[in-house]
Amino acid sequence: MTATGRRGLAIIGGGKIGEALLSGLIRRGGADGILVVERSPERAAQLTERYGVPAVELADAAARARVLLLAVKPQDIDTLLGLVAGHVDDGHLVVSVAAGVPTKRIEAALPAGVPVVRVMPNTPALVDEGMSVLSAGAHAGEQDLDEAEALLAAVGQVRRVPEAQQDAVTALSGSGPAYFFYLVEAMVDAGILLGLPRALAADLIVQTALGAAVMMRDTGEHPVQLREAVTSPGGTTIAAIRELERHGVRAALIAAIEAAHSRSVELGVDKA
Ligand SMILES: NC(=O)C1=CN([C@@H]2O[C@H](COP(=O)(O)OP(=O)(O)OC[C@H]3O[C@@H](n4cnc5c(N)ncnc54)[C@H](O)[C@@H]3O)[C@@H](O)[C@H]2O)C=CC1
Ligand SMILES: O=C(O)[C@@H]1CCC=N1
Repeated sequence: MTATGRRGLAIIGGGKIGEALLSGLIRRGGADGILVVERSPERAAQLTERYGVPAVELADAAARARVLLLAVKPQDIDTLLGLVAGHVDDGHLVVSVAAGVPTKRIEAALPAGVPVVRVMPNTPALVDEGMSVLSAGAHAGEQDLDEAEALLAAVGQVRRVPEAQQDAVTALSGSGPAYFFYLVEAMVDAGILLGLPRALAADLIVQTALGAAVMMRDTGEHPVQLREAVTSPGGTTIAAIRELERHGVRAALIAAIEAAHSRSVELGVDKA
């Protein structure tokens, strides 16, 4: 098939993030024009059954789709690029969500001139509340960025940054949902310790997290102001905050995010 006959999107790697993006895109626009390439036949069958998308071979996907979205682990990206290189040309747009992997490493594995956009999405795309951050590679123009942005805007918010900031983005919004889930888990455990039924504790904390998130998004107030409004003099909240400070929770979060950043940089290093 010629470049002009291609349309739509092939998601290559139907794992956690591949499925989050797939499900959101299908909810918005239907399955038409979306293909999946998945190494595991069981997983491929599961995605076809759940979403009605055809699971196809890599060569078929490259022949039919204009956008190839690479969603395999950074450790598998070089193998995938080796398989895909012979089927790609500059009529494609290659979008990679692999943490840490620089566009120049992808470009070097593909024929000259193929546009590459690096994206860091996150799993809340599953509920249309994703945060996706885009950077252009050397051959990607404004139109390519617009095309990638239109795709990801269907499942949440989109920002553009210089690629040098992508490892920090990965540590913040890419991994970020996990930090919030971890905190919620810990708070639900506290409810159990205090004798509440688990389901009730979970309801209280999840709704509180949602309410706090919407306030941060919609009130225009700084998190410090919002926290101060909860913290009554001589009250319960300040007793809790003192313990958070005593246990170094702020420093722990900063160190954790710094570690995620270092790991993203490490994943980007070409071991070949
Ligand atoms: N899980 C997350 O929240 C996020 C993940 N990412 C990035 O997305 C990528 C995938 O991550 P996950 O979905 O968590 O991993 P995963 O392990 O759940 O999914 C990867 C999928 O790729 C498939 N695969 C591997 N090689 C393949 C090949 N050659 N052809 C076709 N399919 C192949 C595997 O069978 C697997 O289903 C990673 O590079 C990660 O850094 C980015 C943002 C968020
Ligand atoms: O944990 C990871 O490596 C991937 C990248 C960002 C979120 N999950």
